[in-house]
Amino acid sequence: MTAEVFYDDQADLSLVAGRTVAVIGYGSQGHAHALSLRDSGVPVVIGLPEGSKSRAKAQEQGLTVKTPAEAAAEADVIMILAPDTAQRTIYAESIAPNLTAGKALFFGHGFNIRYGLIEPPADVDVAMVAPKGPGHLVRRQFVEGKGVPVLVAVEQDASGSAFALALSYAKAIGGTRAGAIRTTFTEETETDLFGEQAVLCGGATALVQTGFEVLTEAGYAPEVAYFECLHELKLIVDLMYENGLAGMRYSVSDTAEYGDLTRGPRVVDESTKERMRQILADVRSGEFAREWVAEDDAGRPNFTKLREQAASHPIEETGKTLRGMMSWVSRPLSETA
Ligand SMILES: NC(=O)C1=CN([C@@H]2O[C@H](COP(=O)(O)OP(=O)(O)OC[C@H]3O[C@@H](n4cnc5c(N)ncnc54)[C@H](OP(=O)(O)O)[C@@H]3O)[C@@H](O)[C@H]2O)C=CC1
Ligand SMILES: CC[C@](O)(C(C)=O)C(=O)O
Ligand SMILES: [Mg+2]
Ligand SMILES: [Mg+2]
Repeated sequence: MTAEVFYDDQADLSLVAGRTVAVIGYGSQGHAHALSLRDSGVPVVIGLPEGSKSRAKAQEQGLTVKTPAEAAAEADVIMILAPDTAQRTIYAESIAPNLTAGKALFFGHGFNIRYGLIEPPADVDVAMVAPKGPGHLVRRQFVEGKGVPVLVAVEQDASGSAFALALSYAKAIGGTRAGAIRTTFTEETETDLFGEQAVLCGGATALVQTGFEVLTEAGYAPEVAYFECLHELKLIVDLMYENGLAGMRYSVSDTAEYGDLTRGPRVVDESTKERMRQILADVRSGEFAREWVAEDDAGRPNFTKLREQAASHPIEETGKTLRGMMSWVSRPLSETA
């Protein structure tokens, strides 16, 4: 079934511009939403705890910063853009007491609603505006007069106009310039988790790292292995991004294309697909969410260990040296205010 897509001319900016929006959190997504809302004429207040590292940055960028409870009390629309694992506590302590009838609770990802970690009262709108890209790109595109596509969903429509309000918010951050795709909290959450685990983050890094190990263990130079397995991946992904898989195959040599078509399915075969299905099953059953919430509650011991192990893999040392030789690779995405 094809999704419905909405553009600028179908969204009414005045709906959100007539309300105060509290943006809770000022990280990757938070800074992008807050600055673009402000630039679109929407009254914005940032909610951050007293000791937050992000406070100074938001203030330097001319925004009003209050505690999450004060911001939630003042706002008509409350957008939670703090880490997913922190959201249920922020909600219970700072938002719920200030979430009076007629307000709207917004999310940038459906995790806490999909898994029942936050249960808003029936008399508020609950909606999602989730850009399909990192926050720094969302902001950069907005500043350039463009936008990153967004997913828009309504979980609870107390006012009868929750979708129109979500579209209005999407317009204010540039999302309807590129296209706002209507979805549900369930579809967004399950596909987002599956995508980042099996393909985008987990699948891609495992493929890159394993390829690097196979080449270096066979005696090839780590620098050459790095170029082949990591650096050139961007060039190939850019071709896929611009013209699909067929477009990429059109650009590479026939030798590469024959190797791709005959060897690729040996690397990712039916058994890989079966394990991907299991990853999806864990997302859909809530097993992954239970594991991640428990890991976070325990102080993230396994996550910290795995993060350290991954950061000390030889591919990182090789990459650091090689990236230092390539001036064009070092334009940090954080320079987007
Ligand atoms: N990263 C991305 O591009 C994408 C993220 N999303 C979703 O957007 C949401 C935000 O993610 P992301 O932007 O990556 O988050 P980040 O980790 O980049 O930023 C988190 C922000 O929340 C603040 N924060 C931490 N604890 C609290 C608290 N108790 N109360 C208020 N603020 C707090 C942090 O402040 P401090 O500086 O003090 O730590 C920081 O400003 C998530 O739901 C995520 O799934 C969706 C699409 C893409
Ligand atoms: C791919 C990772 C992501 O889902 C994203 C940037 O969309 C995330 O959770 O950060
Ligand atoms: Mg995502
Ligand atoms: Mg995600």
